[in-house]
Amino acid sequence: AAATADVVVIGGGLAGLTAARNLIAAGKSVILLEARDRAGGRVYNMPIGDGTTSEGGAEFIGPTQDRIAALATDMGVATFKTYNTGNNVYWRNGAKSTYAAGELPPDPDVADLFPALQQLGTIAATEITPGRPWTAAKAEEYDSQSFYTWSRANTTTDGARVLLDEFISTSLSVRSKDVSLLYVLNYIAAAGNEGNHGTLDRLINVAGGAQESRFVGGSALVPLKLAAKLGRVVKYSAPARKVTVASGRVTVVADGITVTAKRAIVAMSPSMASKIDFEPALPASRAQLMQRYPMGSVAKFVAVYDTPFWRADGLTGQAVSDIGPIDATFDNSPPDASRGILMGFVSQSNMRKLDSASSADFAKACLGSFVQYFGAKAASPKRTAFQRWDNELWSGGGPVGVAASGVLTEFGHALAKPTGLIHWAGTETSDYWTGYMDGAVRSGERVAKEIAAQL
Ligand SMILES: Cc1cc2nc3c(=O)[nH]c(=O)nc-3n(C[C@H](O)[C@H](O)[C@H](O)COP(=O)(O)OP(=O)(O)OC[C@H]3O[C@@H](n4cnc5c(N)ncnc54)[C@H](O)[C@@H]3O)c2cc1C
Repeated sequence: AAATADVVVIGGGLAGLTAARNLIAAGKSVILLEARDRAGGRVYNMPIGDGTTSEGGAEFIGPTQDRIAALATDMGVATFKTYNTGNNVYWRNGAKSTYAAGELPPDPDVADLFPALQQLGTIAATEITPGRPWTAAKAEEYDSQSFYTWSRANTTTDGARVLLDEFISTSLSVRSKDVSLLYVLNYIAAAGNEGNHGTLDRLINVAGGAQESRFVGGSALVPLKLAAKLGRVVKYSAPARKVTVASGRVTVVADGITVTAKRAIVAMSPSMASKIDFEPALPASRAQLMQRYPMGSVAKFVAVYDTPFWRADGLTGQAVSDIGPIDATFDNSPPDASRGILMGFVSQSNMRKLDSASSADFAKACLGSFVQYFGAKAASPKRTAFQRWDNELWSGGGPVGVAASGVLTEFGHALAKPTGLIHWAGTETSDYWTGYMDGAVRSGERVAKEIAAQL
């Protein structure tokens, strides 16, 4: 089929859906092409085998994430607080201890960690402009180091280093050597909004931070309801293969449909965008940026129990660990706690170790982590489920694209800059809450404004 519209949007995650919604509100005609047979992208309500779902991708929302909050309100999706009462589990060197939620883990080396965290927070707050880290006076210095080299130079103890690596693993699902210090500083600076500069606490905390709340019915209700409102604007199972710009028009060839429009929006991570053919070739800075922005490696695993038994044991359901396969956990039970659901992240090297594991072996290995952290009661769930994002053709990993040393200072400027008739969205392009649902929504709002001002 052939179709025309003012704007063709490629990608039906929160970024693309938001762009489509706002352009339609501005009186423009839109067609949105989505590769999958569902909307939401990295936001997904994963079936757990009993007719219900649990968040398989993005889940949490917190303070200053105003744009996803406003969208959820518009879609009639309510939030509730993440379960956060009691103690967290800390697994280190083969031993388990517990500590109060909101505190740092009880590692003897934690005294060495604290100044490093403070230093990160101070640099992010005073030297980094969110979304433009390459403009910092010391941008070259920060971008020439991986987070690993910085953390080794600024701590002396194993415990502090393990916890700094865990900070990177739980927030970005990469190893600390895979990511530039400048990228991490920007990630911290971006954990805020126009009126509140980002902070490390807001990034990593449950209470008062990005993990504070969840969505009733699962986060995916937000994109699913928005997609339903957009109706026939959204074409599913329509991966875009080729984008051609000629004679002042942009034509997108997708499976089953070809759309010609005045502008195109590519609303996905840079590395997914690099799978599309562009004709003529994109400007080199954009094309090479897309070669240099890999996704993290991540899966989410859940186990479903009759009750959240860990609550009765005085535990939050949160664990942090120096081993895998699961190195961080949360209580994913529904708001009425009618069942107990434990959720665990498999990240970075732990994913690679399980790359070729069968589904049964993957689940078995993950459940083993739960038993270590929460005891024998964790051994017999009613059911388990997982989502391996690295194996998803249209995500390629998660939660976000990251930049290694040298990338942001040379190519960062190309992240959000339009190239002719093609505009770029996706959480990776957002000034605030890049990497999060909020950043995706903000990026969709931004491109819609850019284009509405031109058409
Ligand atoms: C395990 C995990 C946990 C996370 N936890 C959180 C969290 O707790 N809180 C939070 O705020 N964020 C979290 N995130 C991040 C969040 O999911 C993303 O920041 C956000 O959803 C990105 O939205 P997007 O629209 O930018 O990109 P995506 O959601 O990736 O959307 C891109 C869309 O484009 C489609 N697509 C790709 N290629 C093509 C093509 N060629 N043609 C057509 N369509 C194409 C894809 O199918 C997808 O639907 C998490 C992510 C993961 C994976």
